[in-house]
Amino acid sequence: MKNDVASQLPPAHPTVTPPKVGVLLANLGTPDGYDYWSMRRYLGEFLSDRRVIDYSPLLWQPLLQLVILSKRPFSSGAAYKTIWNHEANESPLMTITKQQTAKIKSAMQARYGDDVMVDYCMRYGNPSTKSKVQALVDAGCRKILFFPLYPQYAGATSATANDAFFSALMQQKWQPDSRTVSPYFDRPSYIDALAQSIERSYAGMDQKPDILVCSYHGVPERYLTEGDPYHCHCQKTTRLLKERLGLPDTEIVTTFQSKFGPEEWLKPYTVEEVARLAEAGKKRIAICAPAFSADCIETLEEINEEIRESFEHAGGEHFTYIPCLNDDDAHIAALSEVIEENLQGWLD
Ligand SMILES: C=CC1=C(C)c2cc3[nH]c(cc4nc(cc5[nH]c(cc1n2)c(C)c5CCC(=O)O)C(CCC(=O)O)=C4C)c(C)c3C=C
Ligand SMILES: [Fe+2]
Ligand SMILES: [Fe+2]
Repeated sequence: MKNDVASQLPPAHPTVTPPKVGVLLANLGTPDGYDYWSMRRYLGEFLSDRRVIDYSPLLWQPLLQLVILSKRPFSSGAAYKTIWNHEANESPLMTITKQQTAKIKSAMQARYGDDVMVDYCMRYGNPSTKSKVQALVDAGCRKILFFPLYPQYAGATSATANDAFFSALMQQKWQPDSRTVSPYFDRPSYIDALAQSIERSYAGMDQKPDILVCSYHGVPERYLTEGDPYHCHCQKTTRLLKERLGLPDTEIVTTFQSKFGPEEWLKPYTVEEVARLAEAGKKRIAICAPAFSADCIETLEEINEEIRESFEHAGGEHFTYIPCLNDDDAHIAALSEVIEENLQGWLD
């Protein structure tokens, strides 16, 4: 008579695989294409998120579905077309997220071997958070570390990414253990990676810029008064960067970009501030975007095209856009350090 464990299982018993730990990196999301319907699907999902737009759906949905989504997919699609990675047929955000994942996977494999799986997901569009949580569970992950790739916390980014993760866990019969990663804007390794990228960029110039503009994605001002710490996290990022670079107050400024809708957003607005700087005689500026872990439409198109134009139109002469940290080795090392710290006790 057989007495091994397998023979005692009911016939429909699922296969039990050796437990693994999953690390799921999460970014905002991006359209599958720049055509009208891909853009409409993506923007529709994004702008229906009440963490992003908190108006009553009774008022907001008719305006969104009938007015905004009949126009914006065309203008946003045209902007995406100018930055699209045509070879891979995907947006830069997608390409860079894949590169970051591959490098972090190698770092984790070198540290932990095959016990850790690393993958990425998006909050909006594909690959969805739900599909990637399912894939990790199917591959045997009994513990999942969820890492929203935003250095500064915002309800509209980190919290909604976590919401999607928790919602995916709600659908699991055997829910894996889970942890989420806190914002990392004040970690010395992240600040150092930013500082190194700025120093590298400055070292290649024959004359140092008059000022470094740190341009963060904005949020409505009201979100700050209602308790969202994003503004404070951004201000502290600039202060730490200033201290690390040894810059005087006059050579660095915090600004906010990408205003959407009629409300007041965090100020100063980057597009106006760069024009003011040019008019005030700061003809040579460098601009970086510390809130973005990867270059995307908001940096490659908005900063490097619209905001550059505003500066030059106001008499500015030298505009240098310093790319996001992307898959820079110092960035990957900083993110890996955050992951290792958050995995403590799970793999020892
Ligand atoms: C980095 C942090 C981000 C915050 C904070 C944020 C808040 C926020 N965004 C919108 C509206 C839009 N954002 C759009 C694109 C976009 N936003 C972020 C990041 C943050 N957003 C990224 C990384 C991207 C780029 C995605 C890509 O594929 O490249 C867009 C869509 C683009 C467009 O149509 O122009 C909108 C719209 C709001 C309303 C908001 C806070 C409430
Ligand atoms: Fe945004
Ligand atoms: Fe603040």
